[in-house]
Amino acid sequence: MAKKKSAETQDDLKLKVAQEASKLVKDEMVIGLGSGSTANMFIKELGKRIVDEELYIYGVPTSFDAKMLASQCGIPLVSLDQAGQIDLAVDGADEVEEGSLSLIKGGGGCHTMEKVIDYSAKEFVVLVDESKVVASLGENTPVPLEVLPFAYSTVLNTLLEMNTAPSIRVSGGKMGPVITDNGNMIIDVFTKIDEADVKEKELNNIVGVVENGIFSKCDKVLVGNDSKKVKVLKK
Ligand SMILES: O=C(CO)[C@H](O)[C@H](O)COP(=O)(O)O
Repeated sequence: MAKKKSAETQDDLKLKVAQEASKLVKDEMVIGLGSGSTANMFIKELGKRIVDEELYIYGVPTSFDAKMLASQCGIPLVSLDQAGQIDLAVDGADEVEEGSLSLIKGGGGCHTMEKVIDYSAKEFVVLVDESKVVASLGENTPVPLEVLPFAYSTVLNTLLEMNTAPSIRVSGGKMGPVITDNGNMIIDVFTKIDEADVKEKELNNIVGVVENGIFSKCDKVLVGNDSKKVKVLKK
């Protein structure tokens, strides 16, 4: 009797897409380095390629954590203003809508820097395991808003007027709110998302919101699942 194939863990699937994404990197490229556990695996794979193949590339990190890891992995870094054109940005996501390829990001509170870097890249590629792919965005995952601390109460009031139930993100360990790499707070909000680009603009229109975690555009999503080949979603 054929042996039943053992299911791959979520980390196996993340590693599979990270390895596949690292093959997209060519010599002399400037790469946007995403944040989160999946993007971390990509950064490590890229570090190995730099050593093995003597690749000459620069990374532009999307968070303090990405910067620290990339440095440890030997990836030369450059700031966004010095980078010029970013050739390829590779990042994770919390949810991907299968049809539109719109995303929710910001589980790690880094979505503002991620969006600036990911949107400015010539190509923006997203890495997820199959559990993140959904039919309809935002039903199970709240949208994070990065908010100026000074304005948190007015933003909360506006969100309540929009009939949502916002919550200030707190950290597990320390008392008080999570503070982003930019010194701001995060408010998470469940909200109905009919058209991602419309909702993305609507949430950014709230005075005091720096950026929200809806990404209405990306070029390609690599999905890790149990099959040998990584699934590629393109519009
Ligand atoms: O947007 C992000 C951080 O702000 C991450 O990319 C997102 O939360 C996915 O993380 P992970 O790969 O750990 O599941």
